[in-house]
Amino acid sequence: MPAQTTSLPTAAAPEAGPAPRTIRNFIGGAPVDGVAAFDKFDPVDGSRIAVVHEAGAEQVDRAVAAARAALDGPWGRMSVAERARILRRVADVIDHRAEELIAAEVGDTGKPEALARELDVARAAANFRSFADTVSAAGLDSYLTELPDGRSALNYAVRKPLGVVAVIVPWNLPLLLLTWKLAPALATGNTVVVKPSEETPSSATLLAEILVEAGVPVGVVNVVHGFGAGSAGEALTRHPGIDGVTFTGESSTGSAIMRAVAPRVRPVSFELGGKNAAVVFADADLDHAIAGLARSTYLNTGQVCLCTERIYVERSVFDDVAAGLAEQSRRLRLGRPEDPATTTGPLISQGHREKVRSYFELALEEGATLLAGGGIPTLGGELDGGAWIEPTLWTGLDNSHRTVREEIFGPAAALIPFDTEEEAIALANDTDYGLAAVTWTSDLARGHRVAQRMRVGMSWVNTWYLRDLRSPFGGVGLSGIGREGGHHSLEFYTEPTNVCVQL
Ligand SMILES: O=C(O)C(=O)/C=C/C=C/O
Repeated sequence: MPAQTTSLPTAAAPEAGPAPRTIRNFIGGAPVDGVAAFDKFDPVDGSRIAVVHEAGAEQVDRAVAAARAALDGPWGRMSVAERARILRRVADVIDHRAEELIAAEVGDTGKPEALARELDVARAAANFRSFADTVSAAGLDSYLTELPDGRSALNYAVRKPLGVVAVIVPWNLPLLLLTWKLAPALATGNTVVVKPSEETPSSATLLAEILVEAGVPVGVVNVVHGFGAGSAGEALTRHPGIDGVTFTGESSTGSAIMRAVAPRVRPVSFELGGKNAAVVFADADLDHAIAGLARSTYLNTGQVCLCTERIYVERSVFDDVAAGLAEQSRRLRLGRPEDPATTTGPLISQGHREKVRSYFELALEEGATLLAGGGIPTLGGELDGGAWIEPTLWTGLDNSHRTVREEIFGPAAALIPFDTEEEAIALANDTDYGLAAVTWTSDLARGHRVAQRMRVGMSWVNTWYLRDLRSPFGGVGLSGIGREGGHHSLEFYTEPTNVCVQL
């Protein structure tokens, strides 16, 4: 069911289950009504769980003004040590209020509670602690300059906040990705206006309250809800008061944001789509590789930008890997988030399910052989109103097919055989994207060699989505611009001024 944009919410019509919550914008430390409202549906059963206030140009303008005022206030003059202390307190409050954040994330996405606990909310606290450390340890770029003519000088660069930053985040890992951007932005003294996805308004709104509770001055973080084009997202990226945009999401939206900021030549940091490859060599520990492939293909119902959608397997072990992975996909348990037996939740919405299902049809039209899944499951009861889809695998496709070239962003992958290392690398790099790759082999010299030749930002060997928050994270080609993580984030969120003093 598409989100309904209606006039401002009145008393909700009587309906089964608890009355929908109302979610407002958060500007200058206070809840603010929008110009319209849209419905948020539970992906588990299709029930309406919230009515969300859509920010119009006026609310976006107020949010940018609040952020600018905060930048010119105590926050802009605060020491690094004080900001790092506040970030650490944010992490502590996140830990303390973890159950509320888990409930918010699970309510909006339908993901298993264990996943929200172990990944989304755990990483939110870790992100704040990591950037409190990074900003505290950051030194200055400085040189003692000695010229041939005998003059000497001291060169040093001070880093100042970029300013008011637009933070636009997606619906797949809402809190993880919001805090991955918010932590370094705040660590470096910026103020922000956040536009969460219309599919996942809850955790961002709760986080805004947590930040104030932890001591972040009001106005430093503002949250406006709505859609992209023609809504809050476009109003925000076009706003003359925005000094930069950080965005994670679809590549086509990244292009639209670049066009929006182009007239004012504002910097962008983009982590975009992917069509990520895994390469399995015959000498790999196949049990380990198959388990790893199941995780990289199906984690978060395949709704992670790093998920594998292309699996290249050395021909001599192709049938073993195909059979093993098909068995792993059949073992997945689709079900309610609170059920400990559940491994896999629904897709985020009926609309997204239609997109993923259209690729299931396309794959068969392109000549695929279905190895597992391929349809809409019947789970019974209220769950049949949810956005459920079967974990799926295909063989019989190749790099010429759209199913193998276009991002599906669901629990589905194509298995394709190869014969030589050179061929495997060429197949993996034959894409317009370039985000992540995984190489499975017991020959570590080959692991390093192949991983380095992958045209991606992140190249894993014998593991997937193992993260060091200090390492560079991002992609090439349609997968994005810039890197996040450690000092890479500090470089985006600050502007250096180099001072040269003759001695
Ligand atoms: O793990 C991270 O730091 C991260 O940014 C993950 C991004 C996933 C996008 O879908």
